[in-house]
Amino acid sequence: MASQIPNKNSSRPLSETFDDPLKTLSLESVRDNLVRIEDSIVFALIERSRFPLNSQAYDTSYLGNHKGHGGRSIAEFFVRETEVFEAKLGRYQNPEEVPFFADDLAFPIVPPYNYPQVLYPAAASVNVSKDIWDMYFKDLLPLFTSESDDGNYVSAAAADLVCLQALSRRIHYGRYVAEVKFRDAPQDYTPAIRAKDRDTLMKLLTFETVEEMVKRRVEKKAKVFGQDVTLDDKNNNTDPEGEPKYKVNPSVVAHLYSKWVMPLTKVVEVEYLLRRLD
Ligand SMILES: O=C(O)C(=O)C[C@]1(C(=O)O)C=C[C@@H](O)C=C1
Repeated sequence: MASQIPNKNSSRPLSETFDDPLKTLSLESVRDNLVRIEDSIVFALIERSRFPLNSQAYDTSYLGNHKGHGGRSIAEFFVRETEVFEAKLGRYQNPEEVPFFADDLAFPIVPPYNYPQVLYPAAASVNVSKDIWDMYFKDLLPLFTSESDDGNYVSAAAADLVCLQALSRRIHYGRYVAEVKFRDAPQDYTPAIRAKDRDTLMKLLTFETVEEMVKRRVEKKAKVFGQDVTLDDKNNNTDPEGEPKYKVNPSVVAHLYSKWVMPLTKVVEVEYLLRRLD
């Protein structure tokens, strides 16, 4: 097999790099990965926007109270069953993947893959899945879907799962960002970790100019990826002002990032750092 050449500009996820992860891990490489996951998030939102809200998919009484799924919505049932199945095939062997329902997971039937162990073990379990779940269904979904019903509940739930997995991957990647920041400047972080000083940790790891850039970039991605593409320039799908119509409102994507994605990533970073010296 050809040897892998370290490439600091690579945007491959860390778990797919075969180089010594401790050597190739840098703030630049983890940020590259965050940029790549933006594409997945924007495309996932666009796919989900093909369907209206379909609120029956989230109604916990819709499935009735049959054995095994009483009290669960179609969406929750779909996510739980998919996670069980994907766990069997090894998805959660990858430390970058965090399930929403860890209690129910089946043991993998596949041989273990030797994923690089980058995270500090005592901190690796930081998990904000419940916050992501609540934010997605209560706050985000109504912002980019129309409030109607076309009966495509399973298709909508399948699209929800793709959104949730991309958001979870992005937000929990904060553990890797925090690990890099700690390794780059342990002298800065250690006193605040020992003092359990969340506010100072939050200040240390925050880069407002980077956040502003991220917000502008995801808004632009929503514009670029979310336009109808036609060969006839005169026949573009535009609103009365001549502005292109986007599949997902770009300002909703910017809002998603500034209100939820980046704040939750920072919570993950702080919680990770607090356990980093355990
Ligand atoms: O790039 C970083 O340094 C991060 O910690 C990631 C991130 C983000 O979520 O995009 C979070 C905090 C920083 O203020 C800037 C950006």
